[in-house]
Amino acid sequence: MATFSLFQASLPSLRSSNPKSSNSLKSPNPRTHLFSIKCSKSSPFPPPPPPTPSTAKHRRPADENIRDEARRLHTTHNFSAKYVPFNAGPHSAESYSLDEIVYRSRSGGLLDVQHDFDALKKYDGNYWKALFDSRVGKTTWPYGSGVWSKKEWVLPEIDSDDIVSAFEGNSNLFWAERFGKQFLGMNDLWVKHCGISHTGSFKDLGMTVLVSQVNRLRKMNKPVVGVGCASTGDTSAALSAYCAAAGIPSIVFLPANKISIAQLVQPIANKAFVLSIDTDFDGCMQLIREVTAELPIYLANSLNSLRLEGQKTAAIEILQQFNWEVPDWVIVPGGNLGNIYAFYKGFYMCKELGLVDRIPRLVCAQAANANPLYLHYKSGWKDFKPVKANTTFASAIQIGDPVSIDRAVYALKNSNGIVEKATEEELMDAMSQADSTGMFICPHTGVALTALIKLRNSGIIGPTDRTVVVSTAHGLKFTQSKIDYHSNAIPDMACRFANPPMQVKADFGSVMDVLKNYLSEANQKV
Ligand SMILES: Cc1ncc(COP(=O)(O)O)c(C=O)c1O
Ligand SMILES: N[C@@H](CCOP(=O)(O)O)C(=O)O
Repeated sequence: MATFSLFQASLPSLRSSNPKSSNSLKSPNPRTHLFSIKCSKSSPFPPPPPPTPSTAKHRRPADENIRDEARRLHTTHNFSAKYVPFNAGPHSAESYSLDEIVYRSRSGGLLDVQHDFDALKKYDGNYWKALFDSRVGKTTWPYGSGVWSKKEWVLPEIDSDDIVSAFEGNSNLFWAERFGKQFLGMNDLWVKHCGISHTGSFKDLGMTVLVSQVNRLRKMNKPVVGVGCASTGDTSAALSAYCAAAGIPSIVFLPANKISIAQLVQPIANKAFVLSIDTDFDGCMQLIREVTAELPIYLANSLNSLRLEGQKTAAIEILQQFNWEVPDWVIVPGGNLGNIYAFYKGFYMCKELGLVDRIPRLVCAQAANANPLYLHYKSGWKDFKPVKANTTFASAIQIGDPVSIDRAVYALKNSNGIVEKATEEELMDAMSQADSTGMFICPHTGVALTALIKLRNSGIIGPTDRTVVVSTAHGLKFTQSKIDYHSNAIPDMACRFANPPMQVKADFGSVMDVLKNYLSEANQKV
């Protein structure tokens, strides 16, 4: 039998459920609500859902595009949002307009985008569900986006004309039937494929919001000459794509030789100014913070709370995809730790605004080689200590000093959450097992699946618990890790599920021999 040798030929050497009133969308004036598309400037009403098929408008005029159409159908409402210090008490008076360029509170703490809940609460949960549901899968600008279909809860005051969107979101919630059954004895396991997206990661959800706001600020002649980020590869890809679409200069700081080739080529192709810096992600983050304090470059990392407004829509989307039923568990891989809070906030808003009656338990999963949150959790949330992050196949979460640590702790404490960790072998095995059932996931999703396997094995997650694992990036961005694994080329790793190709001579007899062997072995396994 021929043996496998490292893919050598083909690879480069680079590496109205219970409505307040049934059947009625609670509005001070239901007639205005249902039949009027154009609201007056002073109207207190949010934009109504698009017309039902019977009243559907005709195709827009041939010389009008979808952005023009949105301009013509412009609606007004009185929803608003502002920056406030994160987790400030009810007596804090500090706040900032979203049109200000500010990333930190006066005391140096994190900020949060606070929505006017009193205004949003004028409409009941059924109203919001119907509105959001009515927008799914359409091409109406900007609501065809999974993020902007929740515009009133994201950036309510931005003009649709200023929005920079690739119709991101609305990602597949995949029923992991075979993985759940075969490896975990579970029947209600789901993978939210946030990485099957415009630039191949969940970062698109936040970046459409941030770049749209920058677009608005530039139109207001605010001093923003470009947008910058530090990145482990996905934030930079999303930033450069959205900036390129809007014609805004982007600048990305990348830790040299620490991100995948597929990730590196993304900002290069999108004409970003790419700095490859001889440090790790935490070093790049420190530098971009210093630089954005000096130059009129807008900071695009999740330290900027605008990003999380977009990312939180993935949580709302999960509820929507379950017909507004709440899953028991949601497992999210964590690095800089903005996303775990974004999920919490999305679920929290749905509960607070009456769309659902509870929130799921959250699990944040970290690579054992970069696990400051895990250590903090295990210490009983005593003093937080950043760590020096070691190399991990889950390279996008190789972060030792996460900027959103306080947000993550808050999210986990308020969702009865858990933190888990995955060794390199565990995360690579989990990724390979998932791939063997038809997925093609990234190593970070392998980290989240490892957390699931551990919690399932310990009985904390039950066999019938409805569980969602958040897949954060596309597997195609991380093919080198899969190649190494399936080549059995990783030192000190058994690579138990490796499936190397078989080298075979180009003659009928040899091919028949290996096939017969394979088929008899495969049949024995069935
Ligand atoms: C693919 C991927 N998964 C997970 C994460 C973790 O997200 P967060 O930094 O918001 O914790 C990141 C970025 O850090 C990422 O790029
Ligand atoms: N994984 C991230 C790390 C930076 O996270 P951010 O959410 O703060 O931008 C990346 O892809 O760069």
